[in-house]
Order: sequence, then structure tokens, then C-alpha cells
Amino acid sequence: MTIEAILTDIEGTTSSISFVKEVLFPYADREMEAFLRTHWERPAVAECVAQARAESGQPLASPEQAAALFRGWIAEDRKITPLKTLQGMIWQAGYESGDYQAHMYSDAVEQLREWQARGLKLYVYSSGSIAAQKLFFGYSEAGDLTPLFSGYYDTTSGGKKEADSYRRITADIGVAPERVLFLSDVEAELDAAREAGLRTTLLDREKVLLNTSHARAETFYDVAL
Ligand SMILES: CSCCC(=O)C(=O)COP(=O)(O)O
Ligand SMILES: [Mg+2]
Repeated sequence: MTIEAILTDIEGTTSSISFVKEVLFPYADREMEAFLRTHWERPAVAECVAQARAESGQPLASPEQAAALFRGWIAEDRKITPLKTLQGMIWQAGYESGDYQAHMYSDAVEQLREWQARGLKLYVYSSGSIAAQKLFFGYSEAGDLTPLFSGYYDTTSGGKKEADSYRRITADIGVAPERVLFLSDVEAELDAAREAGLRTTLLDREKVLLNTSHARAETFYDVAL
């Protein structure tokens, strides 16, 4: 079956886990309280706080209370929409001021370019918000990579370990699931994508998942279409 579209994860797949965990998450953690104090009245921020109230059952009556909750969620690496939306807003300042650029594996950059040149459509599916994904690829070490992608999906399509999320995404892309290849470093995400009928390949950059039931690649160059 010919592959027409590729859907890729970010952390651990196109880019290193350490950039996300050691640069982006600590930056959001450090800036959280000041950001909430400054932007508390902003509607998009108020919406994140309202969603966090609903999720946690806590009153979150002040920026300090809300920051404590969000910082706890960062420490737990919770993949929930209000946290991810807020992180994206906070990271924007770091990218724009040149504090950091998103890490990209060079094999991922080269292969994504080649696939696009061959006519494949490229999409991103990450727990990071769509706005955060656009910043990530817009301010990458390899320059602005956003022209590579035809669309972005985040937790508003559902969790990455749920098959229904992949059904929604392929329906939105408009390509039959069996013609979409999903790339990820997390087997549970690939299991969910396979349940929805997508083709899957595990990115095993650290060479530790040798017994996977999914197709396996150590770099993007090894990915078989
Ligand atoms: C948009 S970059 C930050 C990624 C992020 O916040 C995250 O939690 C990583 O999730 P992924 O689904 O890409 O593993
Ligand atoms: Mg990942």
C-alpha cells in the first residue's frame, strides 16, 4: 500500500528528549509564576486556568496558586491541554529572544525534505500545543522548517495513546489510515496508531527497543515507506 502522508511525533523522534526536558520544560517552570502574574487577565490564559480548575478541582484564585499547580504538572510531565497551551505561550518569548533554538536531528531534517520533494504530505502530532509546535519548527537549529508541514495536531485531537485520536487525525487529513505512516519513539503511541489502521515505525535512536512488534528505525534514513 503506497504511503501518501507521514505523521510524526517530535520529542525523541525528530528531536532530542533532552532539549524538551532540559531546556523547554525548565524554562516554562522558571517563568510560570511571573507569566501568570503578568497575563492573568488575558482571555487565553484565563481559559487555561479555568480548564485547570475543572481538571484539578482546586480554586486557583491567584497566579501563585495556579503556578504551583502547573509547575507540579510540569514535574509530572502531564500531557494535558491547559498546561501544554500555557507552555507554548511561555516558550514564545524564549524563542523570540534567541534564548534557545529547537533541536533537530539532521537525518530528520534531510529525510523530511526529501519526502516532501517526492510529494508526500507531512504532518506533526505532538502533545505540545499546535502553537508550540509551530514555534518549535519555526525557530529550529535548521532554520524555519514550517514550510515542510501541511498540518499540526495536538491533544485537542485526543491523547497519543488512544486509537480514536488517530482516527480523527486521518479523517481530518483526508487520507486512508493505511496510507499514513506514523513515526514515534513510544511504543504505546504506535500501538494506538496501528489499532486505528495506520502504518507505524518506531524511532529507536538509543537502540534499546530491539524486540518491538513495529517496524524499527534508528534514524529517519532507515524508515521504509
Ligand atoms: C512542541 S515541543 C514540546 C513538546 C512537548 O511539550 C511534549 O510534551 C512532548 O510531547 P511529544 O508528544 O512530542 O512526545
Ligand atoms: Mg515522543
